[in-house]
Amino acid sequence: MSKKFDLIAIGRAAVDLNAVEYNRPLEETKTFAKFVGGSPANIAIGSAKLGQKVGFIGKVSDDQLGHYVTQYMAEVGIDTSQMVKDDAGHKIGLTFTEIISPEESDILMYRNEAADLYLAADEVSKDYLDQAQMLVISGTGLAQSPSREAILKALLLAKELGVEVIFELDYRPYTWQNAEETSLYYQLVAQKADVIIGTRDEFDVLENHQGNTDEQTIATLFQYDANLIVIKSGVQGSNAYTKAGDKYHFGVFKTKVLKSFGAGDSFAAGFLYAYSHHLGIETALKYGSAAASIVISQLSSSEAMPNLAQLTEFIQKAETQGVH
Ligand SMILES: Nc1ncnc2c1ncn2[C@@H]1O[C@H](COP(=O)(O)OP(=O)(O)O)[C@@H](O)[C@H]1O
Ligand SMILES: O=C(O)C[C@@H](O)[C@H](O)C(=O)COP(=O)(O)O
Repeated sequence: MSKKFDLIAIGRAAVDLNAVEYNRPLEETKTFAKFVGGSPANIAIGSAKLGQKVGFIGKVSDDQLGHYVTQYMAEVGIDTSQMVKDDAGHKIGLTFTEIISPEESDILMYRNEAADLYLAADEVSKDYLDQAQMLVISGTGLAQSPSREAILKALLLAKELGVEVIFELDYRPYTWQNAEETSLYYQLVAQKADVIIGTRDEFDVLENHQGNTDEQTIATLFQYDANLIVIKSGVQGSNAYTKAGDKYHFGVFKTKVLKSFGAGDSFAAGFLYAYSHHLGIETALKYGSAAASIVISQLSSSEAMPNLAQLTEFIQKAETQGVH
């Protein structure tokens, strides 16, 4: 029976302030454009734009920026009924971006006491999660309590309810205390997740070890609940591994890169669209790569997310021209 939501994402919804002036360091950037940001919010927005039915569980500031984020997410079709306003004055997270060159872009996050980290376990509803096909957990929400407990509660409820758990590693160093703690919580969730998506570097963080091959990583993680593991390697593309032993690879769609951030979130949205519509793993990697290619050629990570027609047209055109 089809559920109300194809996916519910949990974690941070925040604000990106993206440098409008390119090819210069942040010190010399004067003008910024405001967009909704936060990895799980970006994935939710990308998914909604592709036509998925999406819900979001999170906490935002009770001020103009919090209202802006909630309103934007509602406008793209996301159910925002479980986006709680922080009543203790915590402010929404901010991310400034710096575009030094297409090869070199960076982000600077302001996340001290960010509202999303104050989502509490009693703000996660079992009835709400029961309406989802998939739960998308982003790793950064595990960095601090009470958001950590809220996400662990959502994870346990999803397991109990038979909701498929997607773990997007989304590692951001800023709010974590040390490597041991990060690895511990990442492993805890990875052992229960059905699908794990991350970059090679993020899997190194999960393992608290550098230098493992993908084969070593999947051999360990497939001992637990995961059926599918996706390991992304930037311009080298992405690999997907199944518990049954299949391996899939997809390269990238070459594009005029404006900035590199936004690639991961758009990849996740494209991948999950194809995955949840049973289009096959190879197509899921292709949709992820195409969405990433579209987003990294534009300024934002959220507004730039393609709709389904744009995504499929992009793929068709790229395949006709042989640019991947
Ligand atoms: N320079 C690029 N050109 C085209 N596609 C890219 C490029 N960099 C990344 N991608 C696509 O985005 C995906 C995610 O990028 P990656 O950098 O690995 O993740 P993250 O943004 O999470 O660090 C890649 O698997 C690839 O499909
Ligand atoms: O996740 C954040 O809080 C910042 C994002 O909104 C920002 O756009 C970004 O860094 C996205 O990068 P990605 O995870 O590589 O897609």
